[in-house]
Amino acid sequence: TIPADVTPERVPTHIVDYSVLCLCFFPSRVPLILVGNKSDLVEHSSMETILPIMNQYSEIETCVECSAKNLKNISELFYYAQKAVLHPTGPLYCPEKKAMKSLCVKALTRIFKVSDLDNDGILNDNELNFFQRTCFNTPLEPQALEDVKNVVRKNLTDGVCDNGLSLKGFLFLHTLFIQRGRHETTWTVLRRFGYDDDLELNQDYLFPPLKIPPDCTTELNHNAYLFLQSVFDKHDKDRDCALSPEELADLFDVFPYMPWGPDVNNTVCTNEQGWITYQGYLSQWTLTTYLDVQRCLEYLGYLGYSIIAEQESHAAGITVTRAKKIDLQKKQTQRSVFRCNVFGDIGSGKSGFLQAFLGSNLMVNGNDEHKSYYAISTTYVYGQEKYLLLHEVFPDFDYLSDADLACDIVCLVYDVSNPYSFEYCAKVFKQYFMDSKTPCMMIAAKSDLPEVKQMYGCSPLEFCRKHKMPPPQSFTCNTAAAPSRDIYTKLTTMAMYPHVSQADLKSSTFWLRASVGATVFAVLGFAMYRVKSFFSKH
Ligand SMILES: Nc1nc2c(ncn2[C@@H]2O[C@H](COP(=O)(O)OP(=O)(O)OP(=O)(O)O)[C@@H](O)[C@H]2O)c(=O)[nH]1
Ligand SMILES: [Ca+2]
Ligand SMILES: [Ca+2]
Ligand SMILES: [Mg+2]
Ligand SMILES: [Mg+2]
Repeated sequence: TIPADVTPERVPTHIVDYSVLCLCFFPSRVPLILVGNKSDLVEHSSMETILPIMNQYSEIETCVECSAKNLKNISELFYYAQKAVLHPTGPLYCPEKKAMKSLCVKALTRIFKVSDLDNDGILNDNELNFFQRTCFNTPLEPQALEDVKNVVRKNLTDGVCDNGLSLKGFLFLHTLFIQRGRHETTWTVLRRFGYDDDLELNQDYLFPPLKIPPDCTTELNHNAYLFLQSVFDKHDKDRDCALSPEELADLFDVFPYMPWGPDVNNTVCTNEQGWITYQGYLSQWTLTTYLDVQRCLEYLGYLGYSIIAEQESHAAGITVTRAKKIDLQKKQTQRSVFRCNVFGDIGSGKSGFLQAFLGSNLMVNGNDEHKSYYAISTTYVYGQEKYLLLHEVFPDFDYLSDADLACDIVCLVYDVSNPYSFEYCAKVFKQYFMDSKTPCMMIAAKSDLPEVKQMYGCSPLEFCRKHKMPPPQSFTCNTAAAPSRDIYTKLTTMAMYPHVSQADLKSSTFWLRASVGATVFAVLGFAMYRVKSFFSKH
């Protein structure tokens, strides 16, 4: 055994002598080294006869002639053996074609795109330095940087552009590394960016462990939002604060598949062209993080979050909120995403209610085939930005899942023009929410239409009063402009302060207490004004 500490790669190597060796020639990925022994006995090298054999069998990593008698090439032989295992050329390079294999090109192209922080198609000195530091833990000396560029310049016409490395130049450099036997350089880069020996992104990289106790939700933290912002900025090339289909495709070019379908355009805010806005983009990330945090981690992995933001893992971008039970006990919450499940009979106006939150009125949202059962956007509660996630629940009682029932606030929607629509709301409330702590809000939808008497034991207003709910809120999305947003702010407020009763919500002391934060700012503003005027007077 060669002990680890005497080898350059720091791996122990066991050498075994066999009496017989069965070499099975089934396609295998075990690298081979062809060793010519007793080189002390011949005067001429046999390399010329060996090389064609080596070219014929790509499993043969290298050939070496050695002599046990005079120790020629013995330590080299074992060094090559270690290298062949740790940094195989097989997955990277095709010796027949003298070119990198397509999976390797694909991986390096993704790495280039992730490292091209301003997305101009060129790695400038800053980006190259960051790349070097990330992969090799050392900065690149200015001279070394110039040397690298010169090598590329000499060999390729468009490898260096604007004094930076183009994708072509970057790929050329790696081909050169491999051809010169320095493929460990390329492997170091690939592994740093999460690739395994098959050049697939490794599961440990994409799915770092993250524990989510029951009753807790998942949100993105400030750092992750900053990163996602920078990703948006670098792809919003025309700076219109929205992602055109081309810009969006370019953003997701580092993904193995397109993660967002056309339904996303009906889940978050879009501009007049129907393109996802900056706000909408962050909302969709917030939604994914909330509903499916594993998926969110995977996506962050494709974008290279932990590498670019210099975090231990993508899990560092996630906040696991404290259990809601504790929020309720302490009567306050640090969460910034609240879930509102929307119930209502068939055709009562639920989808219209969701779309209105995104600013679409009936005219706009009436004719879209890519329906979404979610809508997410921001609201402001006492000056704090919060996300409200609306979920339209399929109106079939038999299909209600735990997720349909677990939320921060419930909306019960009935159609004021349909006398049979309220009964459904009353039934859902009595069956699922009457004894729960979840606050409920009754929505009297389609308020633009003539109201008819509901066929139910009592009127909606009486029902609400009896069950200590706020009175039914009139709502319509049949408006000329964007529908009113008041209701969504109300819902978020109720979700944030579930312990506050209806009477409290109306009382002035509650609003005073709740707006303490805003008061502090007002006082600070006053103090600053005083200081300013003090200086201006003297
Ligand atoms: N006049 C008027 N019509 C509305 C309003 N909201 C929705 N509608 C119409 O009512 C019908 C049903 O609306 P949706 O929002 O699809 O109702 P829904 O509850 O989502 O229906 P399902 O998903 O099928 O259960 C559609 O034809 C809408 O155009 C509104 O505020 N005013
Ligand atoms: Ca760049
Ligand atoms: Ca744009
Ligand atoms: Mg022997
Ligand atoms: Mg619907």
